[in-house]
Amino acid sequence: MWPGMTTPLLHIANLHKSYTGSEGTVPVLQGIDLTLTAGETLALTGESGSGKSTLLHLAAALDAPDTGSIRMDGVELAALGDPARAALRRDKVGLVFQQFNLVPSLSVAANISLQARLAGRPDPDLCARLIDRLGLQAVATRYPEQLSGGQQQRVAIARALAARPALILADEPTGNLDETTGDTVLALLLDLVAETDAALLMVTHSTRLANLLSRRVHLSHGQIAPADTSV
Ligand SMILES: Nc1ncnc2c1ncn2[C@@H]1O[C@H](COP(=O)(O)OP(=O)(O)OP(=O)(O)O)[C@@H](O)[C@H]1O
Repeated sequence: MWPGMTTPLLHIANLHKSYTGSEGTVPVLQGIDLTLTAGETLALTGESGSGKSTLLHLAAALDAPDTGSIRMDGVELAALGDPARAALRRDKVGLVFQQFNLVPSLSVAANISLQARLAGRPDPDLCARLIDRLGLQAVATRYPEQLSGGQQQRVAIARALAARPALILADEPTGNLDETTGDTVLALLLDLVAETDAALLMVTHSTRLANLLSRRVHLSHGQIAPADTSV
């Protein structure tokens, strides 16, 4: 680091992760280096099973690597205990994962405002704007089980954005939406990332969507390389 350089929001160095099961130990990530700074939007592509979700879970401090370093806003995750990791996630990270993990006993509106309240940044105006722009007005008083998959996905996106996180980790955040709705939702996500100077790491299978982000990398054979955008 030199003077004037900002601390990366996410700095991953030489990350290794393997899973051990009945077939023995299978290496998934084999030396990943990745840096994400404020205002950057990074698309992560890779074949099914290449380890994209594994990398996102590690970056979210939901799982621990075998070796290597993950620093979030300068803080080494391995140095933190579980409560400190949870606090860091609550304060800095917005998650949109494939399991939406909405709270079944809370309405759509309450789900959306929950993380912002827990992070000490309640913002009813922003919640109302997100409900409006994500087209959720008609279902705001419903409960998660009364929603379609696409509606649940939009609630998960609104919830992640409502706390104005510095870092958004999103696993195919528009995967359950039709192309037009997906494009609208991604445009909103990118708008809000720019507006709040956040950073976005987004897994996608779509080269078209990846090309809308500021940078692209591809995960293959456990390693990251700049993505070939010509495909
Ligand atoms: N908890 C686990 N235990 C054992 N193996 C796992 C576990 N989680 C993932 N894997 C294996 O690790 C590899 C990478 O999985 P991961 O879900 O990260 O891939 P992915 O690139 O996100 O795939 P997809 O695009 O299909 O969602 C796969 O071979 C998967 O079977």
